Amino acid sequence: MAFKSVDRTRRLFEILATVRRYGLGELAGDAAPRWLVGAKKDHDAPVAERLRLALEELGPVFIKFGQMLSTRRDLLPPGMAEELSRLQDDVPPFKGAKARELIEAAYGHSLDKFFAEFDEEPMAAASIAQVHAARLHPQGDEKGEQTQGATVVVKVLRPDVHERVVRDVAVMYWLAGLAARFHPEAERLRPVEIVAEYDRIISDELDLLREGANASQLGRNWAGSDLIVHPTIYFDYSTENVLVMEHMHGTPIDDVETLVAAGADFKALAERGVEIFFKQVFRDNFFHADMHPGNIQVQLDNPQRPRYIGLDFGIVGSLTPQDQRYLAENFLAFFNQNYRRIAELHVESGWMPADTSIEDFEGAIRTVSEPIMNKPLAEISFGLFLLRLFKIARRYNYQVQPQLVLLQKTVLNVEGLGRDLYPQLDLWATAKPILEGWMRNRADPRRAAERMRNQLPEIMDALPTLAPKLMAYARDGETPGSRRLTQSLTDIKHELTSARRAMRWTLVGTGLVVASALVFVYPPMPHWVSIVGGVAGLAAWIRAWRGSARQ
Ligand SMILES: Nc1ncnc2c1ncn2[C@@H]1O[C@H](COP(=O)(O)OP(=O)(O)OP(=O)(O)O)[C@@H](O)[C@H]1O
Repeated sequence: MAFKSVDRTRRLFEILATVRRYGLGELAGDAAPRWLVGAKKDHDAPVAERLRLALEELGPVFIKFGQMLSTRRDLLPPGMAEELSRLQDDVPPFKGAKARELIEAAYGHSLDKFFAEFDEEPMAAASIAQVHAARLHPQGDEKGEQTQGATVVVKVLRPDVHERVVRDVAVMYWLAGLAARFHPEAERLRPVEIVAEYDRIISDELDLLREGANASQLGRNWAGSDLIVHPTIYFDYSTENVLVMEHMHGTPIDDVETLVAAGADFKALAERGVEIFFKQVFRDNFFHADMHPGNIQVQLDNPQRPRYIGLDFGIVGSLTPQDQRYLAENFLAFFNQNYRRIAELHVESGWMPADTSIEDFEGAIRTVSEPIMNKPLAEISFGLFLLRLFKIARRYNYQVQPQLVLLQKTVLNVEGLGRDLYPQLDLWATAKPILEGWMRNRADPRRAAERMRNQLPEIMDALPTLAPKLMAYARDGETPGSRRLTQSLTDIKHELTSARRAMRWTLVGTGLVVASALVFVYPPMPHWVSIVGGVAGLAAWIRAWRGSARQ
């Protein structure tokens, strides 16, 4: 424990020293003294570039953080996102012997027990993990004959990566906490939330079994498709630190030369990419959210119908049914340039407060959408539309859920990849039938019945407690709770009426007694008048007393 805090404190000093060396004080506003964080005056390069260099120097956890930040254009000053997207994680590989040692520690057995061959030279090395080629032992087939073992890749987490992530993220939380208290723009930037989002993403990436499960889910969703294939996961050989999967053989999507030489149809390639993405989001509600070129390969057996290979399943997304509908309706309304519909949708569905001015909101949406729509089809960007829509929605107090932000970033990536392949790509032509099909499906009574059927177990569970309530309601037109409330209100009403009546009789009685006493003392009137008055006053008092005693 003590060791951990010494380690974190040392890391904090390292970070502060780097921040100071690159003169990043200006990013802290007035939140930190210049002597601590360094000033701009000693540097010629723009602050965005100095930030990128500092993050690269701080290592993989900070590099990945910067890469994530680069997709938050809504938070960053102009030019910063471009600079951060240049962040490179050129992490040197670790030794093959070390990988062997880590795998054996994870299995608790010698590596040879599981693999017939293991290539100690890594195929690829990244910030979190390293990938090695291997071959499993031959399995006997049904006739008992030995076949060659399957070729696989083994992904191994870097040594100490857990500890490094935990340490660096702890320091990030600490710095974000300070920024949240003292940075002049803390409310807009929400530093602690940004770190929390990163923490979620990177923690997920540290569990390779989770990645394996994502891959097998995607494999199932796309079984038999000629659009995309996914590697089979060997769960019996996989642990949290080691993932073993089928070795896929394809051409990296950014190896344009090979794609051209093989005669790949680039239009089909781009359109199929968009189709896969929209089907993942709307048909399956399970999308690959780390779509960078390194994770995408292509099989060119039929170059006119190129088939994708999906790799690296550390980051996936899925939306709530409400967010899914939000997205579909907004895309459709955006492409029909029906900005009023977008504004109405936000209020009708409760995403925005009911008192939001539809006219104002519609105007704001028009302002951000028209410049995007006024471009040739090949330049219209869904991702940019979403980015800007979320920005104004936040201004109107709509809390955009992190999964929607993840989706918006993925849309930008998919569009970018598609247009790199085929610049005239008309995204809408591919997306529209998928969206419309999805909307039709939702409205289909058979689908509604199916959704009901899926919810049947929960309904059946709730039925025993729900049934008596419903029957009471049907019988009395009210629930037991509301009946109790109605009864109490009626009682209170009675009590108030009786109290008012008693008060009236008390006043009358008092008036009569006082008047009788006066008549008795100043006798222009005969005594019998004051005696009658006194008796009447007493009678009124008795009446008031009996009325209040009855309650
Ligand atoms: N099943 C596979 N078959 C063939 N090659 C693979 C397979 N899995 C991974 N690779 C190769 O290894 C590289 C790194 O794998 P992966 O992207 O999963 O690692 P990573 O640590 O998440 O990397 P990054 O953080 O850069 O995305 C891939 O770009 C690909 O070239």
